[in-house]
Amino acid sequence: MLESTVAAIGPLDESAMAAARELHGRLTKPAGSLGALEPLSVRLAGLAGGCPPPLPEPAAVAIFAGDHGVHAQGVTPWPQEVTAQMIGNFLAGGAVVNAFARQAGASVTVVDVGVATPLPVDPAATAAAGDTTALAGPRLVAANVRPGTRDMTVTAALTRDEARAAVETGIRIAQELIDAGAGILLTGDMGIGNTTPAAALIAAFTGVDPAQVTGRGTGVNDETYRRKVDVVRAALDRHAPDPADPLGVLAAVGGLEHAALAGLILSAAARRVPVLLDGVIAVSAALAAAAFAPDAVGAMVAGHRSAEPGATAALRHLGLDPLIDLGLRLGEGTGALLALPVVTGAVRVLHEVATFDSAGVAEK
Ligand SMILES: O=C(O)c1ccc[n+]([C@@H]2O[C@H](COP(=O)([O-])O)[C@@H](O)[C@H]2O)c1
Ligand SMILES: Cc1cc2nc[nH]c2cc1C
Repeated sequence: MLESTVAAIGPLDESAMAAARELHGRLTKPAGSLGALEPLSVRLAGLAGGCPPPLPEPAAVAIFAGDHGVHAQGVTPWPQEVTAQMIGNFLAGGAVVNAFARQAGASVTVVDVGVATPLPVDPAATAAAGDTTALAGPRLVAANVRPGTRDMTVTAALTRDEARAAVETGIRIAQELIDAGAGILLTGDMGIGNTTPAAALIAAFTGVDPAQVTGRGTGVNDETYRRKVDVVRAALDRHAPDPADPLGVLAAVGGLEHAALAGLILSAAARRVPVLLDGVIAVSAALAAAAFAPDAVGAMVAGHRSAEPGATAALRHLGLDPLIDLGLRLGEGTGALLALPVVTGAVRVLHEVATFDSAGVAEK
């Protein structure tokens, strides 16, 4: 499934992009006046293979949740149980992501891809694979590959088979959401400790030093921060992951939610549906997706610039400019949801704005 998904990813359609550029030149606005929205809409035309591209509706957020063996190294002050507890909160509609999803009209799908502690939810709330109500959310998909990763400072976080299973879970979730009609996918994540593997992935794929890409996550103190940098460096020294082998990198220093997000991104790119990236966990997964298939970057839209320094290093490596920069560092998909109206606006212009000719407005 991974290989066929990667093989289906191709370049942007140049003639659709030329048509979008030409249309922009005829719309009733000074050329270039919509700034970053113009190249974004051109790229979405190239992704769709036509101009105008479809409006990115309906929107679907997929929140992948997992736990981390490296939690044992004291890289975060939060207990691991918070991952499972927040799943309960997502399903009850009480998290920030739910508030923003209601505002944006987006569905919420929560995927347990590797939570370590028992979920505080009724198993009857668990949707079966292939559920046709994928866009009705919030719903839970049970797809636990293993109860958290292993401690990457001691051994590889995952076997290659486990990493593949998580990637393929992400591929399957994207397929389900797109088959149910989603016009854009938004990345979400939940996992206490997951900014540590995100930093390790970013260092591995970009070659930037761990001290430059490791951040304070949920807000760790100076002592924990120093330990976190040492932990990331120790894991990279131990495994020396090869950035040309993305499955190997994900297995050595990744997380189950990072791997699943890489799969979601690859699957969206293969189906030529845009994927709106959230914060540092999403962009670390995007680096893995780009290592599997460089053309996958064509489907990625960077929703926001996370406060985590690794996010900026990853976005630079991907050549993506974030749409908004508000100092957010929550995850869950919250930054992507806030950016969604910008993406919709960029496309709506190509559908609805009059041309100089049709509106009888004089050109310069
Ligand atoms: O999205 C981000 O950029 C982001 C930045 C900092 C923290 N987070 C969230 O906080 C959790 C991980 O933080 P930590 O300090 O436990 O590694 C995890 O649930 C993430 O979704 C997310
Ligand atoms: C409360 C809480 C909510 C979160 N949402 C995403 N990561 C989180 C981490 C914590 C600790």
